[in-house]
Amino acid sequence: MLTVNNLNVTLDDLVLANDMSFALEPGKVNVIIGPNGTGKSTLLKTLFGDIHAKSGAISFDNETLQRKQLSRWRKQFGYMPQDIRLDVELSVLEVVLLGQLNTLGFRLDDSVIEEALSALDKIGLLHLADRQVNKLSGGQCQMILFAQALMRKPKILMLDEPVSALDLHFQHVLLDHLDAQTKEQGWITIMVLHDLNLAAQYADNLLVLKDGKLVANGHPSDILTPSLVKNVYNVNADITKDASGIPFVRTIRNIRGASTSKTTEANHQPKTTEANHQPKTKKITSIAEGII
Ligand SMILES: Nc1ncnc2c1ncn2[C@@H]1O[C@H](COP(=O)(O)OP(=O)(O)OP(=O)(O)O)[C@@H](O)[C@H]1O
Repeated sequence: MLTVNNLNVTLDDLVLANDMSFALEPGKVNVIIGPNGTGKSTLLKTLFGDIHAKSGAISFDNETLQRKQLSRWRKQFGYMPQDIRLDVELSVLEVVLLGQLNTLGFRLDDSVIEEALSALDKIGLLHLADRQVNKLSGGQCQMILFAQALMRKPKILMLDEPVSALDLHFQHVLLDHLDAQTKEQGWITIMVLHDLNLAAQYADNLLVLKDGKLVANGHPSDILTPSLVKNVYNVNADITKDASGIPFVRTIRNIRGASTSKTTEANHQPKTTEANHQPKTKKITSIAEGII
């Protein structure tokens, strides 16, 4: 079990985690959703120990995250960050093998190479094994980094927008594989997604963030409602459920010039996070007004 208790994270003057508490179970896919700039990546980086919390505790199986034991803490993680550029002169196979960096020796075991090739095969990319990664497309790089994260055999696997560059086919290849492996291996999987319908289909548990606060936490069919979507994104939505109870979100566009547009803009100012930047904006506006 990964537990987060009363977590507070502040960067510069932005409050990115505000008294956040939750517990994540093994064998479950946890999906984090929320508006841009609300602190989703920051939360992953804090769990990984890259960003230090102002207060609160993060624990996994009786071990608590501490600055002086970071390398031991991180060995439990597989982490696929948002940045998918692979600007190195390595082959696809070599990049996937780097997932096992902790265990690699001077001589590579055939079994490790077999494992890396099999990881590529399972996601349909074996034919790329010898290609240079700096010549791949963005989507191909994203899939290769996914194969690398799996090679680590993590206890906790974190993925930051892992399907952002993928076509429909590979979105489902990655997420189906992730779901199956999470359940088979008993991993705690945590991923950030922006697509609410993918989140609804794949999340065993959905964590909804807004302005550094956890505003909802539970199974998508229990918590994904039109009022939640309106509250978090300021977007109107119809939500229906399929035969197995999975919610389907259909967003509704604003009609240009409709009376809601002013309210929409006003409501879309995040209160706790970006609100801290408002004085500078106001200052610039008043300088501009003075010039005009
Ligand atoms: N190291 C840092 N120092 C100061 N501010 C930071 C730092 N890292 C991130 N921020 C700011 O914190 C806020 C939240 O960033 P974060 O990347 O966590 O958002 P996010 O919810 O993942 O957004 P997105 O959906 O756009 O990827 C942003 O305003 C960002 O500029």
